[in-house]
Amino acid sequence: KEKVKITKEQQALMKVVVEAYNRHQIPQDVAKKLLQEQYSEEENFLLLTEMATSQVQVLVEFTKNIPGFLSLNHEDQIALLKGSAVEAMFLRSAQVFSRKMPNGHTEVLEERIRKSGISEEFMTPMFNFYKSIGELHMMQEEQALLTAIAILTPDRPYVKDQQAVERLQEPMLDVLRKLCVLQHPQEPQYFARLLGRLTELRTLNHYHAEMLTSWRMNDHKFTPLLCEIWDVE
Ligand SMILES: Cc1ccccc1NC(=O)[C@H](C1CCCCC1)n1c(-c2ccc(Cl)cc2)nc2cc(F)c(F)cc21
Repeated sequence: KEKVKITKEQQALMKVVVEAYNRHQIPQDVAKKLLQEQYSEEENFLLLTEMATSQVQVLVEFTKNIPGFLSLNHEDQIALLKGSAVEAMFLRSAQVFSRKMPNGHTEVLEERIRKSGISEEFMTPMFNFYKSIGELHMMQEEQALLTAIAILTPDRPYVKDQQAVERLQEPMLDVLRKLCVLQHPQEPQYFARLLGRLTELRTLNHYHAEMLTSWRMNDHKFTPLLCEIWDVE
């Protein structure tokens, strides 16, 4: 049984990514807000657009700290950000949802989200994803690396130099694979399950524009940044 060992360079790479991930987190805690009181569908939509707008801003900051990202072709940098922003938002939402909370809080949070204004048809795929992320009990190193791996997906639309992106994504995949073997020795499939979540994330990507335009309210207003990143308006 080969002894899996994380090299010095891999330790350094992980440290950079995890520190950037922790540094660039959403300031106010939306879960706390949602648990404190019930908002109207309009207020929830506004809250979502504010959260998502600040999420894109922190995503850009996080991505700039991924070693090698700024040396990519500039159009490709934009294509990777545009292609991963929605996934990063759902991944972040899933991590917020699956945080350990006092008894009954997760149920209240789920109820508030169910009533927030999103149309019924999207609830099942969205909560299935949140629960499948929760079952993994991911460590923050795994969360940070998985987010970086999602951003560095070579086959996003309009990416020209896919090889250059692969060369950045591969070292992240290598260190994540080793981390999974070391942290979950009794679960050899854990790494594969983590990557499977990225596939599930892409399906949510597919729904997101409709989730927003079908929000139970009229006259959906988006910030200019969201119009850029989301396929709306
Ligand atoms: C948590 C976060 C961080 C950064 C960026 C965005 C968000 N996300 C949000 O603010 C929205 C709120 C927004 C207010 C209404 C209820 C859902 N949100 C969504 C969501 C639902 C549908 C879509 Cl289309 C997108 C997101 N899933 C959530 C799960 C949670 F556990 C949570 F606490 C908030 C969650």
